[in-house]
Amino acid sequence: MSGNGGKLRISALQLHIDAGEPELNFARVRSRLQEAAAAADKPDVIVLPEMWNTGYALDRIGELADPDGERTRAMLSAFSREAGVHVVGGSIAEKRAQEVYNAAYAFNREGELAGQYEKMHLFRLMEEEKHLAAGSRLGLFPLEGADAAMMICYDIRFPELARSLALAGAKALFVPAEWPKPRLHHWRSLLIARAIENQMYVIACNRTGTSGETEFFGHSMIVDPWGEVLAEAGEEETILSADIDLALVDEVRARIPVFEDRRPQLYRL
Ligand SMILES: NC(=O)CCC(=O)C(=O)O
Repeated sequence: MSGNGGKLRISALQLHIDAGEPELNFARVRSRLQEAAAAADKPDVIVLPEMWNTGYALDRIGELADPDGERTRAMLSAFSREAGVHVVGGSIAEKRAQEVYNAAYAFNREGELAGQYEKMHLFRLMEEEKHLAAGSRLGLFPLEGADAAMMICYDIRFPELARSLALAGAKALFVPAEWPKPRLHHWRSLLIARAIENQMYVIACNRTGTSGETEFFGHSMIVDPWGEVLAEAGEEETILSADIDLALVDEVRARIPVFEDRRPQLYRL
């Protein structure tokens, strides 16, 4: 556990994203990262939304995606080292060989790549499966001496994935997203459910604004292991912050010993 006993200030950058405009998006993200790091109550961890470099410009994603994520990684690594903060860098469109992935990176305070993840479940309503390749590894990473994990947007509909991450030790789950209207009820309920059933923190950073006909509602959320919503944004661009304490995860798991009471031999998965 960290020197401060697992207490961390989290800031989620709820942003607009310009579809198909990586230059605009890089400039916006760079400036919001600086703004968040300069806050009087400086965060320990900054979180970005899903596919923030390109948005869902999927018809041109092969030409727009960041080759091997090099530009994004260089920018996030330099920022996290200079600011001395952890960055869960949302996700970006990353071109790797002939494929494009919806890829997330976590950087530690030293600017080192602490973890990476490629979205495992592709969302057909937004035609991801036609343009993107699916990932196949878990997004675990170390965070101040504890384990944390990433999943991306639609992944929250798959309780098996969140449970796998919790069983692997994750105490905080970070969820970059581009979750559009009208499914606010699903978004809120699923995030809270993942927190309650896995007795972990869930930190979700959604985009805001519009892209063509699609409207995004924001409502980024920070939920504690009891399922209490510590902070929730509205629909506007904002920096949403809350303090978390990873020691609470152990307390909740000791109070209601869900992980000891599981009967996996009886489940048909
Ligand atoms: N970008 C996404 O994965 C969106 C997922 C979504 O909207 C859903 O309802 O699930």
